[in-house]
Amino acid sequence: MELKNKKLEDELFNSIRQDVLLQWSTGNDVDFDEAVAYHKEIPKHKVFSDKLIEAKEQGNTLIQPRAGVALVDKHIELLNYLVNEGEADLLPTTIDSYTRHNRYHEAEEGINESRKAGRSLLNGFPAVNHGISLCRKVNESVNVPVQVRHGTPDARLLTEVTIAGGFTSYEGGGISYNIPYSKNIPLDKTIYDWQYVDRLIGKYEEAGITINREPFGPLTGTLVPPCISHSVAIIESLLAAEQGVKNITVGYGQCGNLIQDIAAIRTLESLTEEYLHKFGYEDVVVTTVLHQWMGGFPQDESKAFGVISWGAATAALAGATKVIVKTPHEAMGVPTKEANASGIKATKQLVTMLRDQQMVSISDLKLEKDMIMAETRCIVDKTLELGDGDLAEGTIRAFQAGVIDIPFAPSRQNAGKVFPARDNTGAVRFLECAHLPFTQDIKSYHHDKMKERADYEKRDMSFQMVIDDIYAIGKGKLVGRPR
Ligand SMILES: CC[C@H]1O[C@@H](n2cnc3c(N)ncnc32)[C@H](O)[C@@H]1O
Repeated sequence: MELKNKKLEDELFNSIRQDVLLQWSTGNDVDFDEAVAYHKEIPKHKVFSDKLIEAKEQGNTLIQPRAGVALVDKHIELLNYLVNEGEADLLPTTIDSYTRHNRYHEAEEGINESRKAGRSLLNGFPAVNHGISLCRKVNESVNVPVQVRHGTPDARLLTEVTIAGGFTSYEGGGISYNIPYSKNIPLDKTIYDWQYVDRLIGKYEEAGITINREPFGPLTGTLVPPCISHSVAIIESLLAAEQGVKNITVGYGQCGNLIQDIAAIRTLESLTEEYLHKFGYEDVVVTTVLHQWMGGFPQDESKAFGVISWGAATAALAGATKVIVKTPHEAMGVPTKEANASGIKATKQLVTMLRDQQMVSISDLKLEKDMIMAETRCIVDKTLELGDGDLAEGTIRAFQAGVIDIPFAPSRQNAGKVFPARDNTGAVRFLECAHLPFTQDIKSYHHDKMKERADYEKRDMSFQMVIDDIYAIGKGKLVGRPR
């Protein structure tokens, strides 16, 4: 496998495709030309990219939950409940864990066991096993666009089946679905496999069908500084654009400090566009998504609603195109449809109330944006430099050198030497920068912010702050104060 950030040639793509479609029986039903013709009949209001573009033009923040169950009819019932009762603007189909690891035999057993039990024994929708026609039944049975959400390092067959199955948006990427999700899958393998995914989406685009792509923004979802998640989002956007993707939603996991989160969303959009234009991808539409707090949640449902509402308010004030909603069952597991709908409705209330208030630019916001842009440029530009002009090679070397280092990632491909913690206002800073290629000014900025907190709390800067911050929101706080 030779990894280069170059559009896959048809001959190579087609030879890979023959193997991919044999991975499960439903792959045999994929017929690209037939699928293109099917997509051409999908009404505009059910096309994910169209709805995102309209929201961006109108300055609206669309609301989308996560949701997925084992059986088709139950999944359809769930999705319609989340629209009719929950008022969701966009729908997901969250894929189950077996499918995410290509374990289709176990997914098949899960379907059979769920039928016997009369309830979902899978933690998501096993789209590959259901196949194209049942995926189409899902999409034809709801009246808003539906996106495939998952965490699949090798998502090639899942893409083939679900896009042919009528889904019009697809989440994930070769970095964002590897490093936070797996123990030791080689990064060059997942970047290569996701080049296939993006090349397939590019082929649909060239046939006149726009499929929205969304790199997974939050990564480990725990105190990930904006510059780290931005760098991965920008790299995955560039890799996707090279394969012909034209509609990209870049994402960010809410950290909790309003100024930092608003600065993060706004710089994410501007930096992604800046790098796409820098490399000649002028016609890619960029939108943003804020994920409501992805870390530990309060068990108490009322407190959970507080966290959900803060995420809703942040998304609205940041002007995010979309917000991914949490539920009051987050601390327990897969939510009931009622709990899922209630999280959406609470979010809708905040987003609607705040529709006419965008956060005005104030000096703190400008400083935060400037810092995020400087930090992100340090990382992305060093990554490009390491690749001697090839971004894919540069990414591999950046992870090896700790130039990109995702906090708390399980993967051994990741250095794991960077430690974030909150400053005295709750903004996420670097307690330990390790090998991140920052200027001394940037390092001093973070050090001073952490020193400010240490002085206020009358304790030394230490890893204990990291631990306290990880549990803080679950305990009803933002900054993990010592008592
Ligand atoms: C990325 C992790 C997030 O996805 C959520 N999640 C995972 N599977 C499902 C599911 N099947 N239904 C609803 N939410 C889900 C989980 O609760 C967590 O908030």
